[in-house]
Amino acid sequence: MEKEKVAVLGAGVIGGAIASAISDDFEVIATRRRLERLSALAERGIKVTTKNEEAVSQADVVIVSVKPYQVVPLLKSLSENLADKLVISFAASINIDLIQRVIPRSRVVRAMTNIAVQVREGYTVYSYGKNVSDEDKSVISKIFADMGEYEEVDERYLDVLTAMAGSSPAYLYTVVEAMIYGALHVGLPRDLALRAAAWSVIGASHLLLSSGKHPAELKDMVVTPGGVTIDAIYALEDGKVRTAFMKAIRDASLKAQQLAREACDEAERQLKSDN
Ligand SMILES: NC(=O)C1=CN([C@@H]2O[C@H](COP(=O)(O)OP(=O)(O)OC[C@H]3O[C@@H](n4cnc5c(N)ncnc54)[C@H](OP(=O)(O)O)[C@@H]3O)[C@@H](O)[C@H]2O)C=CC1
Ligand SMILES: O=C(O)[C@@H]1CCC=N1
Repeated sequence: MEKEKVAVLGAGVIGGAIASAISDDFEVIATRRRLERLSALAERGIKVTTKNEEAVSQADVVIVSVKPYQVVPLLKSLSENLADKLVISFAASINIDLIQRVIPRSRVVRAMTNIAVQVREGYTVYSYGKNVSDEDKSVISKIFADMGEYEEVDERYLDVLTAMAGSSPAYLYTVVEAMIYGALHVGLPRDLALRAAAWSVIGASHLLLSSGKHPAELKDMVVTPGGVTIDAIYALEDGKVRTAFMKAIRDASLKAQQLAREACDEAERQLKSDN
């Protein structure tokens, strides 16, 4: 059977990871302005070009993974080429309504994922715009399955989920980095410290998902009275680590919402100046 064709416009960090993740199951054509930075994808057998029109004209599905402020100008410049295509945007804060206003003849999906797509273990959340067909939905599921775990959500949660799912790897790397430095402080070799922290994150995550237990209950199971763990928990509480994380998620969510408002205002200005 012939493979569906997917164009990835803006194959940078996340677009490049998506292009690679889906390249066994789909015929992918990836774009960015600096062609030389597409060589790793080309070596994987992915078609590469700087010409967005050319990529779109060959594609059944178009993935948009440019920076949020670049989405509206890019879609506007391609609106004719994108008519009747399925368009999946991974840009933070750019809502379906805005995209649909710029490309009214396209079917639109808004999604958020994370960097773990690079190892096909991302977590992708998404919402459908109007007119997305059952046939589209099955292609979309196939794309997202290649990238890792995925689930459909109400669009009103996508900004908060950007802070929770899209950005989370950065918070976890901060925690892991700090743990490694703690271990270095008491003399553990670097590589052993890294493996201990990383495998603990993976194991703890699998247990959390498979046990169905609340994280507080699992934490309690680790804390031996008068043992080792309680000294670490005491130090973390003294450092207000839970307050810091709660503030981090709240602030990142508010930022995603603020960027969404600014994108809408800017698009409004542009659309008015066009008329
Ligand atoms: N980084 C992450 O972990 C995640 C990012 N996102 C979202 O993904 C999007 C991209 O982020 P990220 O990958 O980090 O950023 P990058 O800067 O790595 O990627 C953006 C890419 O867009 C390309 N680009 C810019 N303008 C054009 C154009 N006109 N035509 C074709 N390509 C173009 C740039 O390449 P060049 O300069 O060569 O043109 C660049 O490769 C953002 O909207 C972000 O919100 C979503 C989930 C996670
Ligand atoms: O920092 C950002 O805005 C993007 C969205 C999620 C991850 N990176």
